[in-house]
Amino acid sequence: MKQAMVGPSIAQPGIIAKMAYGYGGAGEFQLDLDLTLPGQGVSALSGPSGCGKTTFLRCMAGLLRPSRGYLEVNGEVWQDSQRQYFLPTHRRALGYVFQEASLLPHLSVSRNLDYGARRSGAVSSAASRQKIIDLLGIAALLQSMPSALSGGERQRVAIARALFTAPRLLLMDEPMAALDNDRKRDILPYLERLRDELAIPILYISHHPEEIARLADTLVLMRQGRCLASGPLTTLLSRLDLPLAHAEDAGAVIEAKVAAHDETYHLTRLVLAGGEIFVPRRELPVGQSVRLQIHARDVSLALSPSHDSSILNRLSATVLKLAPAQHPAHVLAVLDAGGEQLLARITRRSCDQLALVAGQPVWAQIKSVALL
Ligand SMILES: Nc1ncnc2c1ncn2[C@@H]1O[C@H](COP(=O)(O)OP(=O)(O)OP(=O)(O)O)[C@@H](O)[C@H]1O
Repeated sequence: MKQAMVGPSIAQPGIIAKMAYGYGGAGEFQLDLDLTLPGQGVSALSGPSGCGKTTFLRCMAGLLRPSRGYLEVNGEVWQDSQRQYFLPTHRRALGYVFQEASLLPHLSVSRNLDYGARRSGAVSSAASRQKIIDLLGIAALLQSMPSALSGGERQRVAIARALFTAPRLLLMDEPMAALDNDRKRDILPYLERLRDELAIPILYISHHPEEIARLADTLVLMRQGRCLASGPLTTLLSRLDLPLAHAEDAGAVIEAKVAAHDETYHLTRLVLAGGEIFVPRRELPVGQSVRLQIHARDVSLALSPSHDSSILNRLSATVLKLAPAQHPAHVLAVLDAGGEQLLARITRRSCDQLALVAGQPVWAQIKSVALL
C-alpha cells in the first residue's frame, strides 16, 4: 500500500480520534466515534459491556484497521484513511496494559522490562527508567521472578514495562479487573502518581465509579459503539441529562488543597474554589492537592447559614438547575459553589417548601465528604 507523506501537524496538543469499525456481517457491532481528548492526564472510557471500549483501544493501537479513521496523538498523525495512511502498531509509540499482566515467566522482572523495551526499539534514558521504577515502587522487585509476585505487583511491573518503551500514549484496558478490592486499593496511588507525573495521555477503560472518580480528568461515556458524552469528569458527573447524576451514589468530585490541621478538634482544613471544608484529620502535607467526593444524597439545602446544626461544612452556592430524580419523591439540584459544581438530592417536598428556583442563592450543607 502506498504510504502518503504525512508531516508533523501544527494542531493543538491532544488526541483526535475519528473511527468507524465493524467486525463484519449484517447487524454486527459497529464502532463510530469522533472524539477529541486532552493530550495529558487520564481519559476514562466507560460504558456497558459490549459497547466497544476495547474495540476502540485496539483501533487506537492499530491492531484493528478502521474502514474510516483519522488518529492524531499530540500532533503526530498515526492514521488518515483519506490519505490511505496507516502507521502499523509496531511504529506507534504506545504502551498497552491489559487486564492480566503477561510477563515472561522465565525472565526476572528486570529482564522483562529490558526485553519489552528492546522489542519496541525504544530508547528511554536511564533516568526516565529509574523514574518509572520509582513511580511504580518496583525497585525491590527487580531481581524477582514473575511467579513470586502478587497480582498487584505483577500489574505494576506490566505498567512499567509498557512505560519503558517511551510511549507517547498509554492504553489501559481495565488494568485492575483481575485484582481483588484490597489489591486495587494498593495500586490506585501508583496510578495517581503516573497521572500526575507523566506528560502523556492515558486512555483508561474502567467500569468502576470509584476508580474513575479517583483517576479520571476526562470521561468518555460510550453506548453501543458511540459516544454518549465526553468532557471533564467534574462536568459530566453533574449533567442531569446523563445517567451518572441519577445513580444512587451520584455526586461531585472536587479538587481541593490541604490548608491546615486543627490540633484541638483533630480536623484537616481543605480549601477549594467555593470555600473550605473540614474532614477528620488526615496525615497529609499542607499544600497537597486532593480530590474530594461529595455524594448528592449527603448535600441538603438551606436558605440561610444556620449555625444551630451539627453540620460542620456548608458552602455558599447558587442553584443552577433542578430536575426530577429517579424516585418521584426526590429532586436533583445542580449547584455552583464558587465555580465548583455540586449535586444535591433533596425531597420534592423540601424543594417546594423552600420555593427553590434556578438562580437562587442557597447554602449547601454537606453531611459527609470522602477524601479519594
Ligand atoms: N473479534 C470479534 N468479532 C466479532 N465481534 C466482536 C469481536 N470482538 C468483539 N466483538 C463484539 O463487538 C462488541 C464490542 O466489543 P468490545 O470488546 O469492544 O466491548 P467492551 O465495551 O470492551 O466490552 P467489555 O466491557 O465487556 O470488555 C461486542 O458486541 C462484541 O461481542
